[in-house]
Amino acid sequence: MKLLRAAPIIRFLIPKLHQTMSRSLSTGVFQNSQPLNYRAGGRVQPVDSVGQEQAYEPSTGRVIATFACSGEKEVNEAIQSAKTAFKIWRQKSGMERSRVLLEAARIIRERSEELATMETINNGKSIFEARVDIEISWQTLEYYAGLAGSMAGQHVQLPGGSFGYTRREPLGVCVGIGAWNYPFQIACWKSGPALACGNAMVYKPSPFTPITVVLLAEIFTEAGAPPGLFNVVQGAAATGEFLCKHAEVAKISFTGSVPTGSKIMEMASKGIKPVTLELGGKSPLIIFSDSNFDNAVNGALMANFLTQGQVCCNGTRVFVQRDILQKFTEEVVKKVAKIKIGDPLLEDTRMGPLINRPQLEKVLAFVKGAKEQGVKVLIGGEPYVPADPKLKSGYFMSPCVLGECRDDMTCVKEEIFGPVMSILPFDTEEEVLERANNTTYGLAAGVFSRDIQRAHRVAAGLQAGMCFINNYNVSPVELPFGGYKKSGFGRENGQVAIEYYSQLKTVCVEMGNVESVF
Ligand SMILES: NC(=O)C1=CN([C@@H]2O[C@H](COP(=O)(O)OP(=O)(O)OC[C@H]3O[C@@H](n4cnc5c(N)ncnc54)[C@H](O)[C@@H]3O)[C@@H](O)[C@H]2O)C=CC1
Ligand SMILES: C[N+](C)(C)CCCC(=O)O
Repeated sequence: MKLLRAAPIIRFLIPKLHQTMSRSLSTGVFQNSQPLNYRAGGRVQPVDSVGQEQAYEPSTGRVIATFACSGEKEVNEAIQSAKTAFKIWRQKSGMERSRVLLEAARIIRERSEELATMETINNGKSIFEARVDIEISWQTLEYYAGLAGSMAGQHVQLPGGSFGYTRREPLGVCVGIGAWNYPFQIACWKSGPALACGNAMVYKPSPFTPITVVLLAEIFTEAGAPPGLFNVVQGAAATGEFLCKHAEVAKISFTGSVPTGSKIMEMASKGIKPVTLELGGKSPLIIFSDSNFDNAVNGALMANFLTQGQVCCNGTRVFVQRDILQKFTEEVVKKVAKIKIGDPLLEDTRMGPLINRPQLEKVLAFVKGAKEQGVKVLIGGEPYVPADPKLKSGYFMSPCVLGECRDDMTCVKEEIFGPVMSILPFDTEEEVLERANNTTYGLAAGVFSRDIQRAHRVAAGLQAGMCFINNYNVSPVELPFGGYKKSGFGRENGQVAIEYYSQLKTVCVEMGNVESVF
C-alpha cells in the first residue's frame, strides 16, 4: 500500500524501474498546427480575439504555437457551451459521472507517454518528472470518480414526523485558471472535483503552456462527457478577466501569483463568486541535527529542484541546525553538482530549461542581487549552455545553492521561482519556528527529525497549509493541498475539495398542518 502511494517518487528516484517507451517526438521538431480552443466537444478557432500569444519550446527557444487570445465573445461562447452541458451533467447520478471520470483516467494512463512528452516539450521539465505529473493527473480523476458515487446529503428528523434533508448540488459553470508549471496536472486538480460534483468547466491555461490542456479536453469527450462539459479558452490577463467578470460563472479556481490572485478575488467579489486561490510561497524546510542525514539531504533536493525550481510549494528556505550545517551543505552541493542538465526529453536528464527568457533573467537577477547582499554562491546560479547545438537558445541555468544567507535578504524573503536554495543556520527549535513563520506566505513547510514528538510539535506550530515530516513535495491526491496567509485559501485534492465545488441545499418538509400565528 505504502509502496503504491510512493510509486511516482520511487520511479523518479530509480529511473530503471520505468519502462522506456518508443517516442516519435524529439526536441526541436514539434509544431502545433491545430486550433487550441475547445468548446462544444471539439477544437475551434476563437470567434474574436484580444491580441495574439506565442508559446515556446523552452529547451530550444523555438516558437511552437501562435494563437489568438480569446475575446469577450469567444469567452461567452465557451461559457454558453458549458451551460448546455451542465444541464445534462447535473442530472446524472454520481455513478454515471464516476464512469466518465474513470474512463478519462484510463485514457490518460494509456496515453501517458505521449502526454508526458508534450508536457516536457512545452514546459521544459524533464520527461521523468512529466511522467510523474501525468500519473498524479490520472490518479486525481480516479480519486474523484471514487467520491462521485458517494456524495450525499443528510436526513434530519423533526418534531411531529416532519423532517429535513440536505442535497449536495453543483455550483454551475466553474472557471479554472492555471499556471504554467504543472499545466496538465493543475487542470486535473481543478476539473476532477469540479466534474465529479456535477459542474461544467471553462479552463484557461497560462499562455506559456497552451498545448496539453486541449488534449485533456479531447480525452473528456472521448470518455463520454457531454459536449461542452470541459472547454478551453486561450489567452492572458484580458481573457482571464472576461472569464472572472462573466455573470454566468459560478466559481473561480486559480493557481498562480499573489498579485493576480488578489485581482481575481477583487473581480469575483463583484459577482459574489466563491474563489479557490493557490498562490505562491517561500516555504521553510527545517533540518534538525538528529535527522536521518541522507533523507534530509534528499528532501532538500526534492524541495528545491523539481521543475527547475518553479514550484509554488518549494521549501526554498532551508534551515539547518548549526552542528550539521557544514556537513549538510557540503553534501547538498556535491549532489547538486551531479544534477544532469540538458535536453529534457532524454532519459537521464534531471533538469531542463526554465519556462522562458524573462523567467530565466528574473531568477539570475535574484542570484546577482543575493551576491550583492553578501551571500556566498556555493554552486550554480549561472546561465548554462548545453553541448547539444540545438539547445543553444534554450533557457537553461545551473541549479544554485546559496550559503551565508540571512533572514532579511531579498533571496530569503521573496519567491524566486527558480532552482535556487537558500541555506540558513539555526540553533534552537523555538528560534527556528519563529523564523520559519516570519513570512507573509504559508503554503508549505517541512521538518526533518527522528524525534517524533518534536516533529509533530513543530508541524503543529508551522503556519502553513501543507506540512511534510521527513519528506518533501510528495503530493498524494488523497491529501488536501492549499495555503495559509497570502498563499491563498480553499483546498485542492482530498475529500474536502468537494466542499469547494458544491453547495448545500436544505429542504424542510412539513408533515402536519401549518399553524399560522396570524
Ligand atoms: N504559485 C504558483 O504555482 C505560481 C506562481 N507564479 C509566480 O508568478 C510569477 C509570474 O508568473 P505568471 O505566469 O505571470 O503568473 P500569473 O499569476 O500572472 O498567471 C497565472 C494565470 O493567471 C492568468 N492571469 C494573469 N492575469 C490575470 C488577470 N488579471 N485576470 C485573470 N487571469 C489572469 C495568466 O494568464 C495565467 O493563466 C512567476 O514568476 C512566479 O513567481 C507563477 C505561476 C505559478
Ligand atoms: C506536485 N508538486 C507537489 C510538486 C507541486 C504541486 C503544486 C504546484 O502546482 O506547484
